[in-house]
Parts: sequence; structure tokens; C-alpha cells
Amino acid sequence: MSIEPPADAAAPQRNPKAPPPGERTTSHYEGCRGCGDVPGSLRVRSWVGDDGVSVISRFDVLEEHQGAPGLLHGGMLMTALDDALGTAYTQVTRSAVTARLETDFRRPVPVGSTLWLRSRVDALVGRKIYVSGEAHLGELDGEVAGTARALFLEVGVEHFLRHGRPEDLEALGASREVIEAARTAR
Ligand SMILES: CCCCCCCCCCCC(=O)SCCNC(=O)CCNC(=O)[C@H](O)C(C)(C)COP(=O)(O)OP(=O)(O)OC[C@H]1O[C@@H](n2cnc3c(N)ncnc32)[C@H](O)[C@@H]1OP(=O)(O)O
Repeated sequence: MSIEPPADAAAPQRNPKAPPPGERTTSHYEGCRGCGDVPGSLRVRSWVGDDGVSVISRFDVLEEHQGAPGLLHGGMLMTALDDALGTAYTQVTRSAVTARLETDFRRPVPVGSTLWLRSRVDALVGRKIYVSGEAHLGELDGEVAGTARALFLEVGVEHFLRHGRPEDLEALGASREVIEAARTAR
């Protein structure tokens, strides 16, 4: 299935409720292994870019992220890119999940390096959010280590109620009534 946005797609507009340029974005979910502050998380941190739509993210590559000796695991890079792209869409629209993620691995990434990722929404068509990003070695205009394009699809809280574990919804601030309703519906 294609993730090429239609040529006539409207340019994405910044959500007026999104944080301003330069501000740190909040983790989209505290339990997230991409950006949450929990054991096993890649601890990707993101800030709103100067244009108010793109997002800059930082990923420090540690021992536990290795795939080949001394080098970052490709799946970890995909996780970081998924997370960064999944943060970029929050500048434009409400919750969404990754339907497709395409990644090109351009350079090996040594343990001990820092990756700086830049991501943005390219187009918004109905529920479809077309997002892309790059991971740069060492600095924001450093060598490109990987690139990604993704299609996210907007979903409502019912997606998480239907497919997730109701007890985890407490972390999202869902009320006891909502959680009980989710338990009953399963
Ligand atoms: C509370 C706050 C928490 C906020 C939490 C935020 C989470 C972000 C976390 C970081 C990112 C993640 O890890 S997210 C986790 C990983 N992803 C997932 O678990 C998603 C699993 N997949 C799904 O649940 C489903 O497949 C969906 C929701 C993605 C799509 O299902 P659907 O809603 O029924 O939509 P569907 O009818 O299939 O497709 C709608 C349109 O999109 C197109 N489409 C669908 N999939 C694809 C695809 N892979 N590639 C191309 N196109 C596609 C279809 O052709 C169709 O086009 P047309 O016919 O209309 O033209």
C-alpha cells in the first residue's frame, strides 16, 4: 500500500493548543518505551522546532541499544524514528497510531553517539497523517544515519479502550467509569 501523500493534499496547520517553538514536548504516554521515563525506554526527548510544526528529538545511543558489536540495532533506530514521527504529528492533530513505517539505514551508528532527529508532518488527508524524518549523527546538521516515512492513522480513545488493557488507561487519566466500561466491553 502506498504512503505517498496525494499531490493536492493541504499543507498541515499547527494545532493552536500545541506547545510553542523551542518547548519540550510531553511524552505521548508515560509507559512508552520510546519516550517514557521508564526502565527499558530509549528515552527519546523532543522539542518543538522553530517553525512550530516540525519536531527535534534527541536519542543517546547506549550499550543496551547495540545490535552488531559497538553499533546501534536497526530496530532501535526504527523505534526512535517511530517515536519522533509520532511526536511530530501531535503538533498538528490528535492521537494516531503507526500504520506503516519505512526506514532507510544510511550509516552505522556507534554506541556512545547522539542522534538528532528532525521530523515533520508532510500532509494531512482525512484520518491519514503523512510524516517523515531524518536521524543525524552528532548534531542537527550532522551526517544522515537514517531516514523514515510513515503513515499514521488518527484513532480515538476507543482504540486504546478496545485493544489495550483497561488498567493502563489509568495512566492516561481515564475515569474509573471509563475503565469499567472498557472491562465490560472486552
Ligand atoms: C489516548 C492517547 C494515547 C496516544 C498514544 C499515541 C501512540 C503513538 C506511539 C508511537 C507509535 C506507535 O508505536 S503506534 C503502535 C503500532 N501501531 C499499531 O499498533 C497499529 C495497528 N494497526 C491498526 O490498529 C489498524 O490497522 C489501523 C488503526 C492503523 C488502521 O485500521 P482502520 O482504522 O480500520 O483503518 P483502515 O480502514 O484499515 O484504513 C484506513 C485507510 O488507511 C489506509 N491504510 C491502512 N493501513 C495502511 C498501510 N499500512 N499502508 C498504507 N495505507 C494504509 C487504508 O488503505 C485506508 O485507505 P482509504 O481506503 O481510506 O484510502
